Amino acid sequence: MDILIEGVGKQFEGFAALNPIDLAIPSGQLVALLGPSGSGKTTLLRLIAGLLPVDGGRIVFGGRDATRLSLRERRVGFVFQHYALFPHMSVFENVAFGLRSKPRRERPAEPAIRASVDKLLELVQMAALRDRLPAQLSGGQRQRVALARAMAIDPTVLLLDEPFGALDAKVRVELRRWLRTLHDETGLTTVFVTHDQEEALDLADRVVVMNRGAIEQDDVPDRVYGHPASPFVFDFIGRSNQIEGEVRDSLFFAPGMSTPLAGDGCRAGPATLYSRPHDLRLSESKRGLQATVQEVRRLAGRVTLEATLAGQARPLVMDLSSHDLLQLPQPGERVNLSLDRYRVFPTTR
Ligand SMILES: Nc1ncnc2c1ncn2[C@@H]1O[C@H](COP(=O)(O)OP(=O)(O)OP(=O)(O)O)[C@@H](O)[C@H]1O
Repeated sequence: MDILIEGVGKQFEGFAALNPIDLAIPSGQLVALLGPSGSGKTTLLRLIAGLLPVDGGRIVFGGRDATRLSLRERRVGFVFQHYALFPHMSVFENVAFGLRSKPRRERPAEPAIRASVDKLLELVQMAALRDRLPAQLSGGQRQRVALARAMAIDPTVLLLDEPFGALDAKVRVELRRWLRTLHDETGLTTVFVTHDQEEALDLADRVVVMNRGAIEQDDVPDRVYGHPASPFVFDFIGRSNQIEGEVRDSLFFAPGMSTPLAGDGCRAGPATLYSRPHDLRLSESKRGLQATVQEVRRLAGRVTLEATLAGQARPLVMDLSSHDLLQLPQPGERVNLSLDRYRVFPTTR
C-alpha cells in the first residue's frame, strides 16, 4: 500500500522534532529513514504508525486519509529495536498473539490461526524452534519472531525501528540480507529506521536522509552516494574531502587552484568544494592541485594517502590505485593531484 505524507510535522514542548515534511512512499518499496541521532527518524515512523498525533498535515494510506486513525485501524506491523516478546509464551504463541487478540468478529477460527502462524514461521525460518521460549533464542532469532508477529495481522505496511540495532555486526549483516529476501517474497511496503548508512544503502530501494527534523534527500541509494544533494549528505554518507574557497564568475577559487563549477552551479561567495577520496588522483600534470604528502596508510586492503593543500585547514584523503602503488609517494614529498568529480556548495556556518 502506498503512503503519502503531506505537510506533517511534530513539536514537543515548542521544539520541532520534525518540521512539516512531504514524502511519498510507493507501494511495495523498502524505504530507509537514515540520519544521525535526534534527526527525527523515530518521530516520523511513529507518526506514520499512528503512535503519535500529528501537529498538522495529512497521512494517506492507499488513497484513504488515515491521519486520525489509530495504530490498529491503520493495521501497521511494528518492530522495535528491543521488541519485548512475551517471555512466558512460546515462539508459536507469540506469533499467534496478534491474531488471537483481534475483536471476536474479525478473529480467524483456530485452524486458520494455526495455518497462518505455521506459514509465517516457515517464512522467517523459525518453524523448527516453534516451541521455544524467547529466552532460549539468540537476538537475531528473536527479531525474526518479532517480524513474524508484526506480519501476522496482515499489515498494510511494516514499520521497523532499528530492528537490528542491538545485534552484533555479523548477525546484522546476515539479517539484513535475509530481510531483503523476505521483502522481495512478500512485497510488503516497509519503512525502517537506521543510523547505519551501510545498512540503508545496502538494503533499501529508497533512502530518505534526515537531518534536524528535515529531509535532506530522498533518492535511490546510488544517487544518495554518487550525487549528494547537500553538504550534509556529502559529509554524512561515505567519506568526503572539503576544500574551502569562493565562487566568482562561475569558477571555484582556492589558494593555488581554480576550477569550473560542476553540477547545478553555486552562487557567488564563500563556497566549499566536496569530493570523494576515490575521485582524487595523482597526476603527472603540473597544472593539478599542488599538495604535500602527510601520511600513507594501509587499512583493510586499501591504501590511502593524506596530503595537505596550502591554505587549507583539513588534509585531503585519497584512495590510491594499484598503478600509484608502483611509485608510492613518501611523506613530505610534493605531488600533483587532479579531481575527477566534485561539487561546490555555498559555505554554511
Ligand atoms: N516524547 C518526546 N518529548 C520531547 N522530545 C522528544 C520526544 N520524542 C523525541 N523528542 C526529541 O525529538 C528529536 C527527534 O527525536 P527522534 O527520536 O525522532 O530522533 P531519531 O532520529 O530517531 O534519533 P535516534 O537515532 O537517537 O533514535 C530529539 O531531539 C528528541 O530528543
